[in-house]
Parts: sequence; structure tokens; C-alpha cells
Amino acid sequence: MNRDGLEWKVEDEWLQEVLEEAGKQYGKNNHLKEKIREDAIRTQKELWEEVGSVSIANGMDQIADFMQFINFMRTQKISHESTRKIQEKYEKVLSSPYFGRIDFIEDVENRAEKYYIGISNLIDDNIDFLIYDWRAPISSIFYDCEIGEASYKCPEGVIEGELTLKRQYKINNGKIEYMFDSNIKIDDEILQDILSKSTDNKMKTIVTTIQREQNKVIRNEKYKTLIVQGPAGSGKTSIALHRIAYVLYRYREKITPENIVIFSPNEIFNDYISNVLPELGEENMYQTTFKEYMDAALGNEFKKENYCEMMEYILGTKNELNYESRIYNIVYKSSVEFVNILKDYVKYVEKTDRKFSDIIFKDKLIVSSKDLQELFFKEYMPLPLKRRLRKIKERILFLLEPHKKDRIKEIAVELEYTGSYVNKNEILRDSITIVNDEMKEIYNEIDKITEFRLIEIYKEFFEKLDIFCTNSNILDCKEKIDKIRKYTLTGLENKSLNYEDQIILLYFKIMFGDISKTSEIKYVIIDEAQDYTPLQYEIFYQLFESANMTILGDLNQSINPFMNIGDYKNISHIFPKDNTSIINLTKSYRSTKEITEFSRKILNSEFINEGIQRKGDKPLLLGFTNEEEIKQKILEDIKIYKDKGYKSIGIITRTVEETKEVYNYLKDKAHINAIMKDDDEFINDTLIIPIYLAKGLEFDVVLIYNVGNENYSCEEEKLLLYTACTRALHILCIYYSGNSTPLLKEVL
Ligand SMILES: Nc1ncnc2c1ncn2[C@@H]1O[C@H](COP(=O)(O)OP(=O)(O)OP(=O)(O)O)[C@@H](O)[C@H]1O
Repeated sequence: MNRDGLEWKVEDEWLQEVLEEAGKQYGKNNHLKEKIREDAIRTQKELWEEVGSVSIANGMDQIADFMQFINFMRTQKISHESTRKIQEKYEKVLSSPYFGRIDFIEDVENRAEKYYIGISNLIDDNIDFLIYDWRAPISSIFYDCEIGEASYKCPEGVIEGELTLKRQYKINNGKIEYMFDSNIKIDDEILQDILSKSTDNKMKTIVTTIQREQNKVIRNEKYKTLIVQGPAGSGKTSIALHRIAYVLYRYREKITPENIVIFSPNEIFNDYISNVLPELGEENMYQTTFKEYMDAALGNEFKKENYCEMMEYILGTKNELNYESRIYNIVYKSSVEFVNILKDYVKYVEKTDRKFSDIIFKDKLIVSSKDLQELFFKEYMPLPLKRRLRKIKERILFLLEPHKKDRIKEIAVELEYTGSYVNKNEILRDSITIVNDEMKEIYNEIDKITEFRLIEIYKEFFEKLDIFCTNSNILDCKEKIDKIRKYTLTGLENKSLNYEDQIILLYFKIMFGDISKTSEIKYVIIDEAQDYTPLQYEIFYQLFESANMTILGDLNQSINPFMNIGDYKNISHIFPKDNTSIINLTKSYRSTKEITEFSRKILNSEFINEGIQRKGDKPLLLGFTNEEEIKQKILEDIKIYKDKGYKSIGIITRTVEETKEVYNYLKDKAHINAIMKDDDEFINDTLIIPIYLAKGLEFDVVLIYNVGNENYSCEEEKLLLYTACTRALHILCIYYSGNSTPLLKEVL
């Protein structure tokens, strides 16, 4: 659009009006913030002057005054924090107040209204909206509709009308840099411009260019559980975060960030996505990983293998003696059939007879074993095992209490009679000690019969595994079951728990009531969903049964060939059918056309990307005689691509071992960082990282280290390689020594 034209002038005038109003509100808020700060300082002074130093010796009145001050100061702090947040919002508005405009004529009106769309609402004193939040119902027209008939949903129903104009702006530092009208969808030019840029830091918001298929997921309110399958770079993580922002806006009276949890693959990823919500003016939700949750739940009794250690084992120790047994264990314990076996076993344990004994104290029957059985199998039956046992214990102690009191009285009389006491308190104290001593055995017995022994339950499961396999009609041969049993029980004897076993223990803990479920969490987001097993989904469901769930993944990016979801069919039965929807995204945005084409060929899947057709260099496959030469070439290429202006370079290896090797070579020769643990800090500069920790991340330039046929030799590793290639935005170079992997034979 012409800068000297009338339209530009009109837009500029409007922008000035908006900035003036925003500036006015910004000033008011600053004034309020300053006043709250001064008040808070005054309150603190008054606290010292009026209350002084607090001591119990000064009486309860002083403590009450002190508490009153503290509560007041707390309220002042909250108000100050709130004005600080509003200030940040205005600062954003003053720099870039809006990015879109729609002109819409409602069917019942005859004149088009202009709606400017930005990160947040701006409302003047007359309650006129100068800017509409991108999450407001009317704003969905901007993302969903083309010029012509259009409609949007709002709490009152569907509003129909005609969209007569859709305009996009880039406003920076309060100045229009460019604007243009888009007749069809959100214009490719702006999207192209955004995508062609270099990525220098953490993930960014996509609010100005959300695509229609993405908007459908972000605003979906119809289903409680959404399963979103989308190819690499289709915006799944971006959608997840924008959906959270949407929920926080839409249900702001009911839902706060503390009611939302996102399960990410690792800490690095958590760090990578941590800026998006604050950029959108919202606070971050609770970010966690399955591993973190499981670690906290299982405690430290056993040596627990972590996820990285398992991946290193799977990818790096193929020649190890027990490798096959371990892999078979992982595969078996990750299958849907196994979940069914576990369910049967849980039922069995809940119904299994327990050896209750009569509780007798001083020849008096306190409660009979028959009564305890009755309580256990009838009255408390609806509760999970651990809670039933706790109830039984409470019951016995309750029945025992009067007998204990009587006995204490009896002993007290006896002690008094000895004449060696002058003080009644001493008599009481000694009587209690004597009775506690007498009751030691009975307390031990109570503990024994009501103890919840998780590891014993787990052991018994594997000891009886063949029975449950037969019950579940699973035709596994005895030899295989024996192998699994032996492998698992040996691990337990050595007090060590493999990653896959920890998941089972966590499941038992939940099912037997050893972990309390939370109703605080109302929204759960599970990203990189392909890398969780059906059993892990059972756990998610059990923990957050009443919450809404958005599950986002790409089956083609399963980085663990033996432990993954397999197919969405494997989990869809877990969630109520009529409240669950599977949505397929088809377009991808991250990589150039050439890189996307190349990566799809690894999967033998056709390139049908209707997304953005951003052109770039063809990926390179470079062969060398040994690994030393690869490292030399990588060093050269880092310099070449840095000189070309690319900001982030990811050198992707297969394992941490390889990361160490490459890092040791490069560390004194180039400015470089390495990620070797799943809680290392994410620094998106030049980074060496094993592929299983790089999932979800992206780099301008991806250099894949040693794709020789020894490293990537079988079909199972295809998805690993695909995931590595799809991390690249602009440049992809693959290096190998000796022979290249057969997985790339058909690709170039
Ligand atoms: N509508 C959009 N507008 C601008 N950029 C977008 C859009 N959608 C996605 N992107 C960009 O595409 C890249 C990939 O997005 P994201 O990481 O969310 O995809 P993903 O599906 O989670 O990827 P993967 O499964 O490969 O990890 C990011 O750089 C993101 O900013």
C-alpha cells in the first residue's frame, strides 16, 4: 500500500489516536503503581513505628496488630504486581498495538464496522473497543474467513454477516512499517517473511499469522479430549501454547495458570517454550515432564534409570549381551496388551484374600479377623487397596484406644501404690511408657497386616505373569514370559529400576491409591505425544480424569523405536468416545520446501505439503573416509554458515557419547555449547545435541553427524533420522564416513 496515499494517511491517524489512548491509560496505571508503592513504604514504616519488634512476651494484641499489617502489605503487593503486569501490557500496545483489521457487516446492520485486532483489548472511557484481543470471538473472523460471507461464534450464538476487508499490518515502535489487504487467507507474504528469518532464541508467538486449521484447534471447545496429529513443523507446540492463552482468556473467571499443566519431553524443551505465554501477556502454566513427576512419586528407595540413560542404552549398546532381553522387555511393557494384563492384575490384588488375624490385647478380643475381613471386602471395598488398609488400621486403633486408656489407668494405680512417686504427671508419663511397651507387639502386628507393600505387589505380578497372560488370552510363549520375569526380578534384587518398570510402579501407585489425584488441574497439554506408551496415557487419564486434555504429536517422530504410542487407536479407547476428537494437521511451516521434500522421502511418503512453499538450498549428503574428517568439515561449515548470517546451528548426533566426542574436538576451535543431559540449559547458538534431546527444537542450520550405515542401519532408526532432518529451517547437511545409511538410498 502506498505510503503517500489517502488510505495510509487515514490508518496513520487512527494509529495515533490509539497510541494516544494507550499512552493516557499507561500514564494512569503508572500513577496508580507509584501510589501503591508509596503506600506500601508508608505501611512498612507504620509497622515499625506502631508495632515495633514482635515478641510473644508483648501479648496477643501485638501479634494481632502485626498480622493485620502483614495482611495489608500482602494485598498491597498483589495490587502492585497487577499494575506492573498492566504496565507491561501497555508497553507492548504502545510498540505494536495491533496487527490486523477486519471490516464486518452484521446481517442485521447495513454498515461495516472496523475491528482492529491485537495482543490485548484496548477500551476507552466510552467503553468503545479500540483494539480487540486476538482471542475475542469477533477476532476469529480474521483467522477463519475470506472476503465475502462470514460468521463467528460468540456466547449469544452464531453471528452472520459479510467480511468486506481484511488488512494486515506490521507496526513497530509505534510506526506502521507495512500493511496490505489480503483477499484470501492470512497472506503468505507475511508468513513467508516471518518463516524466512533466522531463529536466534526461544520459541516465538505466531499470533499474527495463525492459520485456519491451527485456529480450529486453538479455539476448540467442543471436545474434552483433543488428539492432534501433525507433521514436523506443523505448529503443534505453537498451537498448544496459543490454546492455553485462549483458555486463560475465555475462562478467565474460572481458570488460572495454576490450573493448567503442560507435559514436555524434557527441561530443555520447557526452557525453549517458556517465552511464548509471557509474550502473549499471560503467565506461564505449570511446566513439567513425565520423568519429573514419576521421580517425585517413586522416591529414592531404588536406583532409577533415567530417560537419557535408557535412550543411550537403546541407541548405543546394541552389542551388549543382554540387549535383546532388555529390548524385548521394553517392547512388551509398552504394549496395549500389557496394559490389559496390568488391569487384570490390579483387579486380582484388590480381591485377594488378606491374612488378617484376631487382634487381642491382654486376653481381650479387640476385633476378630472375620470382622476385619468383612470391613475389607464389604464396607471399604469401593476404596483402592492402600486406602482400605489405612482405614482398617484406623479402625483397629480406634477400637484399641479405650483399652489402652484403661490399661494406663490400671498401671497408674499400681505405680502410685509403690509409693515411689510424688508427682502425678510423672506417674502418668511412666504409665504411658509402660503401656506403649506392652503394646509394641500388637502395634507391629497391626502394621504388618495393614502394610501396603508396593514392591511385593510388583514382584508377585511378575512371579505370576503367565497366569495373567493366559487370563488375557495373550498367546505368549512360556519362554518369552520366563525371560521377562527373570530380567525384571533380577533388576529388583539389585535394587535398580529400569525406566519402563518405573512406569508400571507409578501405575500401581495410582491404582492402589498411593497417590492422590488432583482436581486442581483443569487443562492438561501433552506435547510430543508419540513418545508416551499406552500405559503412560492410562496414567495421565487416571491422574487427570476430569481435566480437558490436548494431546499433540507426530507418529513419524517416535524417537524411541521400542517405546512409543504406536498408533492413536491404542489410546483412543481410554478417553470417552463422544467427547474425543482426532484432528489431523496437514501443512508444515518450519523447513524450506527442499528440506521438507527430502525428509518426507526418508519416510517413503509423498510430498503433499500444502503449506508454505519457501524455497531454499537442497540438503547435502557428504561422504568421508573417517570420523575425523567429518569433524573437520563440520568445523569449516560452522564458520561458513555463521559468516552467511545464520544465528543458530544444531549439530545433531545419535547419542550423548557422540555429542561428547564431537564437543571435545570442537570446543577449543569454535564457540560452541553441548547438551548432554535432559536438564541442561537451552542455548540456541551453536549447539551439539543428541537427537532424542533435540526433538521439538529447531535450528537455522542442522548438521547431522555421521549417518554411516553403522549408525543408522535399520528401519527402526528411520524415524530418528527423520526427526533430526526436520529440525532444520533453512540448511541441512548430513555427513557420513564409510558407507551412507541405506535409509537415504532413495532420497537424493
Ligand atoms: N501460523 C504460523 N505462523 C508463523 N509461524 C508458524 C506458524 N505455525 C508454525 N510456525 C512456525 O513453524 C515452526 C514449527 O512450529 P512448532 O515447533 O510449533 O511445530 P511442531 O509441529 O510442534 O513441530 P515438531 O513436531 O517438528 O516439533 C516454528 O518456528 C513456528 O514458529
